[in-house]
Amino acid sequence: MTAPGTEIAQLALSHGGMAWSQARRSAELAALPLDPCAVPLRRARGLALAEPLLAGLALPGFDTAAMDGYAVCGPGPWHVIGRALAGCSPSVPALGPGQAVEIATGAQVLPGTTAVLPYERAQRTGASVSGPDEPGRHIRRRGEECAEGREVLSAGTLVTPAALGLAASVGCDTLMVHRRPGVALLVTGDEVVRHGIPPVGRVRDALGPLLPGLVDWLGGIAQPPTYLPDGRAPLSSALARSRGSVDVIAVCGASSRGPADHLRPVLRELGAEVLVDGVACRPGHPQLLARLPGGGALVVGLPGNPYAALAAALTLLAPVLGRLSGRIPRPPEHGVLTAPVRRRPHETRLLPVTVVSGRATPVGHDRPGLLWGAAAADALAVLPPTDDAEAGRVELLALPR
Ligand SMILES: Nc1nc2c(c(=O)[nH]1)N[C@H]1C(S)=C(S)[C@@H](COP(=O)(O)OP(=O)(O)OC[C@H]3O[C@@H](n4cnc5c(N)ncnc54)[C@H](O)[C@@H]3O)O[C@H]1N2
Ligand code: MOO
Repeated sequence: MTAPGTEIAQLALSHGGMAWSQARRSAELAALPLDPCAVPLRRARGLALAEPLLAGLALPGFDTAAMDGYAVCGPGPWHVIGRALAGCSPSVPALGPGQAVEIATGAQVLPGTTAVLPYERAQRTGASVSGPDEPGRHIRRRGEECAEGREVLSAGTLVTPAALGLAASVGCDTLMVHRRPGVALLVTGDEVVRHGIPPVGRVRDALGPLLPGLVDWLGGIAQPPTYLPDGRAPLSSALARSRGSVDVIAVCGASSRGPADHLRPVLRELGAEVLVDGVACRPGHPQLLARLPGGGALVVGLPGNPYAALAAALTLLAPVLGRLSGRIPRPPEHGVLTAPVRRRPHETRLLPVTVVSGRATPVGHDRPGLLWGAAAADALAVLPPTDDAEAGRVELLALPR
């Protein structure tokens, strides 16, 4: 595992911020997976396994019937001597040649059973049953699907509902997982209004509603947003307050170079190490990543413009939270743009697209202050810098549904 910071130092800064792909890599390297802890299955969904999941028992755990019908011994016809139901002791201990019991799917097959004959293929007359003789048919043998001790999921796998069911099937009550990184959300700006129609000169907060769900989807757990007026002192004390209680602090707004944009000066005052100072992408170029002193929390600076903030969160916050929460990074997804799109000569463009069968169609409405396009999109297409308008294959960043 690379120590945080070592490779970052080798990553070059380009004019107008770090290249987009380097910025993502830097964000990934800035974090290490949080310590493992054991949690009960009911609380493990959405967390990443900190160690491989091993089968605590063979599957199936005993020789069992795969169909409802008759457990038979040898060639027919057979004399029906009893019943075997799932979870119950059978009414006879074993089968001898020419004998059968009625059996339910999931019941343990008796010693001597050579096949299970489904009802649909059986002819029953009184206590006699006949049908095809198919040795081994419809018996699931102990361990044939999974041997005891076998690794069924690797470390880093996201615990999905199916993974929880699998864990229970192999006898687990708790899982070793990485805890979710805690994220403080600091929403800055005197102009930001939290309810209703804002008066002229003010703007309705879009990021307080957007970020908790995004953080959850990215593997973190967000604290309720804290709203801060513009000014160095409120931001500085909010960062100082949050640093001990969370792993990541996302600051919304104040990321640019204006008179009310205090994030960079405050981080300097606090002695933070700036790891990414602007990214060569549109929207979202003023974003930043820093580490508070003393191995403290990571700070992700998101632009105030809401679509720019979303694009920045997928650029820097996503890899940070993915790494802290111990998730295995997924290989990038790709799609083919349905029409040529104008690119930018020195900056990666992040464009909202709908994706159908791998075909990516721009949805428009993608100005930095507007979330309309992103809200209608399935993904953001990543368009690397070039002078031309191009169609073709592009990387896609999925958006949370
Ligand atoms: N001289 C320069 N000015 C700006 C540059 C630049 O490079 N040089 N970059 C522009 C870009 S690009 C962006 S993005 C913004 C980033 O600004 P800040 O992060 O400092 O954010 P603010 O100035 O506070 O706000 C920008 C914009 O977004 C609105 N806003 C802020 N917070 C929210 C919120 N929670 N919900 C909805 N809307 C919000 C705010 O009212 C502004 O309209 O800087 C450019 N300027
Ligand atoms: O790049 Mo800004 O982040 O476009 O709005």
